[in-house]
Amino acid sequence: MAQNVGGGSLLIAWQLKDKNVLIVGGGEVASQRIESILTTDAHITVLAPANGLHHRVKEFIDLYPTRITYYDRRFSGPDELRDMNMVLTALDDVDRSREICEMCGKDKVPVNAADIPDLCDFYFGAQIRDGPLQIMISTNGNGPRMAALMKKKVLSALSGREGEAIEKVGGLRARLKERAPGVGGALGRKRMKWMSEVCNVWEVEDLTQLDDALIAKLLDEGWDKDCVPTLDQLKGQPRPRSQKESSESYAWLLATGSFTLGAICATVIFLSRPR
Ligand SMILES: C[C@@]1(CC(=O)O)C2=NC(=C\c3[nH]c(c(CCC(=O)O)c3CC(=O)O)Cc3[nH]c(c(CC(=O)O)c3CCC(=O)O)/C=C3\N/C(=C\2)[C@@H](CCC(=O)O)[C@]3(C)CC(=O)O)/[C@H]1CCC(=O)O
Ligand SMILES: NC(=O)c1ccc[n+]([C@@H]2O[C@H](COP(=O)([O-])OP(=O)(O)OC[C@H]3O[C@@H](n4cnc5c(N)ncnc54)[C@H](O)[C@@H]3O)[C@@H](O)[C@H]2O)c1
Repeated sequence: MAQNVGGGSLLIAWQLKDKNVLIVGGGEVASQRIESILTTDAHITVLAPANGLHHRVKEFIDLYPTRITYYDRRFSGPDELRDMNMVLTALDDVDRSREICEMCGKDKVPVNAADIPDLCDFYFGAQIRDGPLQIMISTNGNGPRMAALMKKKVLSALSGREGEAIEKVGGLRARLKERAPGVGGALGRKRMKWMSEVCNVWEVEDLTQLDDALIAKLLDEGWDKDCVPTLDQLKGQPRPRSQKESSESYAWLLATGSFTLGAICATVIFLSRPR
């Protein structure tokens, strides 16, 4: 059991596809919020006077007219919250932000007020995105700049190929579920064990090579035969020997060599003995 229970927040991958997100404000922070929400395939409504629009907000509105509905006006009142699944305020007006958050509280609509932690139902974090790979770094309100710096550290540990590898793993999992369908039970356990083993054994770079043909081969030669072949084995190439294996076979050679030499000497001695 963890020693320090509590004091954190829930890190979740919130599914917003086809949901309605209201962004109030059109400055730099609003532009960052729009960018984050666009990745989720939600429908975005932006409320902000045209004369204060950041150039990136304008660009997003022009580029994605079917995804973003823009109104050139200020937030007018509780009616704006109707049908909203999430509200984000990014205003240069703390009092108005507070009022909007109170309205959201009454209507039970989750709300984030940029840089006003006590008004937020949830915080944003520093993000790393590479296809389906999503990493969020949060300091839970303690030091946003530190979150941005930690992001650099995490980025330096990644090769940049993980997103593609994970996409291919997603394809393999889907094909495996077609071949061995059903939820839970013994088959489910076997499927999970086999998938975990593939991810454990295959390098990220190898996983990126999983095209349709290779996936079919891996399922035929691996899943169907209850084993996990390596990429080299699937391609019919002898696996390059590890250092450990090389030194093991060297020791074996030495042992059999000495044995043979010993046997020859014994034979010579036996044959040359005086009769
Ligand atoms: C991570 C990131 C995501 C994003 O906004 O998308 C984010 N802030 C970022 C940058 C940043 N913000 C600020 C600085 C100046 C340096 C500094 O203060 O450290 C820098 C640094 C910079 O610009 O590099 C000022 C600031 N921020 C908050 C306050 C109010 C307060 O603390 O009271 C003040 C004014 C403090 C004051 O007046 O002194 C509050 C919040 N900012 C959060 C998120 C949430 C907590 C996240 C967490 O703890 O992890 C939270 C609680 C609410 C929210 O906004 O959701 C993004 C980096 C993304 C990236 O670069 O990748
Ligand atoms: N930009 C940053 O990097 C940064 C960093 C730290 C903190 N902040 C804080 O985050 C908040 C937003 O920052 P910003 O840079 O995006 O501000 P900004 O001044 O560039 O933009 C504010 C936007 O809110 C709009 N607005 C004001 N009242 C409104 C209303 N009632 N209805 C609709 N729209 C309204 C303005 O027209 C403008 O588009 C501010 O409180 C700021 O202090 C920003």
